[in-house]
Amino acid sequence: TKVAVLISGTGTNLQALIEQVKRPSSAAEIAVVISNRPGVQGLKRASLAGIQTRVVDHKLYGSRAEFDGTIDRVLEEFGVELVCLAGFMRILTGTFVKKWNGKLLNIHPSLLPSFKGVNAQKQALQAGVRVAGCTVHFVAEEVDAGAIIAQEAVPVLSGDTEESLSDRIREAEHRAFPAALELVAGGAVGLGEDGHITWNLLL
Ligand SMILES: Nc1nc2ccc(CNc3ccc(C(=O)NCCCC(=O)O)cc3)cc2c(=O)[nH]1
Repeated sequence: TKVAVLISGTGTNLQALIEQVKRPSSAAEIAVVISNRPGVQGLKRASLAGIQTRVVDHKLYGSRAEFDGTIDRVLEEFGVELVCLAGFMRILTGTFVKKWNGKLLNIHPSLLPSFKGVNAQKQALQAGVRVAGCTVHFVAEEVDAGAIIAQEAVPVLSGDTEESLSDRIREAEHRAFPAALELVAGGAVGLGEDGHITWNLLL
């Protein structure tokens, strides 16, 4: 399965996906890495791994629709079948999400539906929860509300700061995202017509 990874920065989750698809058992290959910002470290990670990269700089587009349309053209150019958002920080339009419905995966640093939006780890600390974690979900038009594919929990430890908790959650992300990608790329998990997760238990 041909996969595109969309990034905006360092791409630590991209690195985890690069390592995963290298394994002989993987059902996926990364055809292209697309960044909405030039010169970010994630682009260097992709190049080092021999993966083609494209920059689609959102600042150069007059509208979200034109920006998303260019992303869509790059995905079609590379024959992409699945898209992973790995720290991609632009909200995607409904038109784009509808076209790629069931083929768009995102990793979020909380146990959704808790703590949606930005600074989820800080929200968890401020809420005083004792368990935090990450969620891989299909992207829906409503932000951080898509059907859940995989989650991994981590403990919140006494003395945790936003940084120490974020580091612990990030380690979980690097396990959960590759695992979720394999489930979807291998056809074990899909998005049903009703917007719920479907499992192909015969696999
Ligand atoms: N429609 C749809 N698109 C998304 C795009 C990215 C992400 C990744 N997680 C994200 C969640 C939130 C944001 C956010 O609020 N950023 C500040 C505003 C940036 C902007 O103006 O674009 C970005 C990415 C998730 C979604 C999603 O759940 N649904």
